[in-house]
Amino acid sequence: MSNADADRATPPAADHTFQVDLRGLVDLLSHHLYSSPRVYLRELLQNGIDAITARRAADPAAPAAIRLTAAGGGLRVEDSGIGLTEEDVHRFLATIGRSSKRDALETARRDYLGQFGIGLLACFVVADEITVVTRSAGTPDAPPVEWRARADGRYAVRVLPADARPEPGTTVLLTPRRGSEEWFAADRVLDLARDFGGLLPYDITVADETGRTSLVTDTPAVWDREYPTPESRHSALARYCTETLGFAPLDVIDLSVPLAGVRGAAFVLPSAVSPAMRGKHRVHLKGMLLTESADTLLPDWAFFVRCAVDTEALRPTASRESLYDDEALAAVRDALGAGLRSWLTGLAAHEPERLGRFLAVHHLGVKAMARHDDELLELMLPWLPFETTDGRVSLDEFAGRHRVVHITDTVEEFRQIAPIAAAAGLGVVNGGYTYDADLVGRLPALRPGTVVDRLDPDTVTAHLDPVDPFVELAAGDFLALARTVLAPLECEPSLRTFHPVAVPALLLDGRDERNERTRAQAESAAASAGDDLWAGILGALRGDAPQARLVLNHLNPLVRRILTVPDEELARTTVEGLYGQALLLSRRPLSAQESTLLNRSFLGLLERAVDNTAGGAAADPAGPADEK
Ligand SMILES: Nc1ncnc2c1ncn2[C@@H]1O[C@H](COP(=O)(O)OP(=O)(O)OP(=O)(O)O)[C@@H](O)[C@H]1O
Repeated sequence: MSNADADRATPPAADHTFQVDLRGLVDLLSHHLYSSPRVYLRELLQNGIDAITARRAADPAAPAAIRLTAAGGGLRVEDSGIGLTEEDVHRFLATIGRSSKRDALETARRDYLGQFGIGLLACFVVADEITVVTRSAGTPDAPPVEWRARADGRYAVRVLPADARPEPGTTVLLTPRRGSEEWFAADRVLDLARDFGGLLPYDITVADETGRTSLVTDTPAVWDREYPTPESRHSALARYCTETLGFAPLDVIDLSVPLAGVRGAAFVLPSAVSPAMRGKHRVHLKGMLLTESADTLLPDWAFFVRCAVDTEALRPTASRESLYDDEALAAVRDALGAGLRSWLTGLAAHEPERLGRFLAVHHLGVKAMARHDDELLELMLPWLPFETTDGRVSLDEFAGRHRVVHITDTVEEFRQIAPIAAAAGLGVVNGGYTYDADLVGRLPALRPGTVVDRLDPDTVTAHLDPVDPFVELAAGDFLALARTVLAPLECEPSLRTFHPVAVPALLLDGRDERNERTRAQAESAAASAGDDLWAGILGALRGDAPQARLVLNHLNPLVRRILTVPDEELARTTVEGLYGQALLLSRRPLSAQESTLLNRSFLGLLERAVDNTAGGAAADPAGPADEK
């Protein structure tokens, strides 16, 4: 069949227009777009502000006020803005998704808060009916118009007599839907209006049933006011933080990105927080509170501050509860990050004590920042604290004393080895804390001549004093026995002298050694489970990592006695006991094999002790009394 035949066979397609189910749309908004019904008030304020902005663009002397009256259970919002003609009402109020602000010139559009043409629908989240009485300022001879819209999508428009509303402007009337009454209580309305509208540019008042009227707007913003001294500015901002953000800040940092019209302050948290926590910042858009929980405003590393800012250039999402993640936001984020950084560098140069107070709480944040910023690290090197064998000192100080900076892999390793390494003259930094190993690794580039080395068993052993050759010879039999006891554990015994004397044995066991042991254990487990393929693969991965070392301390009196134990069985048990005790000191998790060894040695020694006491008591009941 040709196309022409087909055209003849089928009737022409009829054009239709999409229908909108308003109830479905409102349900979507209230459950999926807005986080709370409270936003209805923000949308009303915003429309009032935009209407005044539009009127004043043509007539800068036009009145500029928004009056809210919460009375009789309902709410009236009256603005002295541009108003609407009957035609405008059909075009803008009654057409979802159409906004007069989008039709405006680009330059004027930037002055408006709204843009999407859906804001008014937020009122249907709390009310079944919206009544708007409006009179156009742009067409002065146009009569006032009343628009009544219902949540089911029906609306009615009627033209009112001229004296029904003599002045231009718009009044919106809402009566709460059953269950939404709480959002209309005068106190609630005042709180919401203060929260959303406190920084808006035109006067906003809220009146209650008794006629008591409160001013909502409190401008300029606390960060834009003039103060007689820097101290009074600091205290005013700190007070704002306590009242609005709910904590007394450790410090206050002014923020300003003129290109994006961002002004505000960052407040340093009074206690340390997890670097994984995303900051929750309070962001105003041209004065209107957009969100109290913007988490993309600052770089990730700036988790030690909370901000409050007002911005001109950033874009809101349609819910107007978060920022649109675009290039402008990325640029602002970078600029705010640079601001925080220069605050820090300023402190380092001029106010070291203040920097010290800050770092005492937030060194982790600065370390996170310095990982990707050599210049900052260089600047902060004299200030950032690290845990070392010289105590809590800066890397600068530490590198000044130790040409070779040793670093441990874990906190446990540091705890076990630090006292011994320190006594042996080694300089060790605890590399087990977040960011520390990264930063220490960058030290040679910043302080040429400094060497950074991982602390391995060989280095420690080499720094422990060897024993006299005669002592070594005398202990030969015991050490040979210890070698056979420890061989299955892939550990090699040796005898040294070291401090503290109270430590009988030290288990030196670096990362490579541990990895190799885990591999060997997995290989033997696979082999005994008959999994030849896996055992073969693991076997092929065998490393040539050195063995772990059990270094016995010849200065320790108990070790000296153990070296001369004649009973071979007891000597075996004591080797296992010393290994087990050193293992416990290393504070790492025990394998099944190690737990078995610990149990065996502990019970073996206990048995010996009981046997001795029982044997001694049986042979000579008066013995213990004689010893006293
Ligand atoms: N108080 C008012 N005075 C004058 N015009 C108003 C007022 N409220 C609403 N309008 C008109 O109704 C239109 C639709 O308003 P609505 O709040 O739904 O969207 P918007 O403010 O344009 O955009 P957004 O969805 O981003 O808030 C507006 O563009 C404006 O033309």
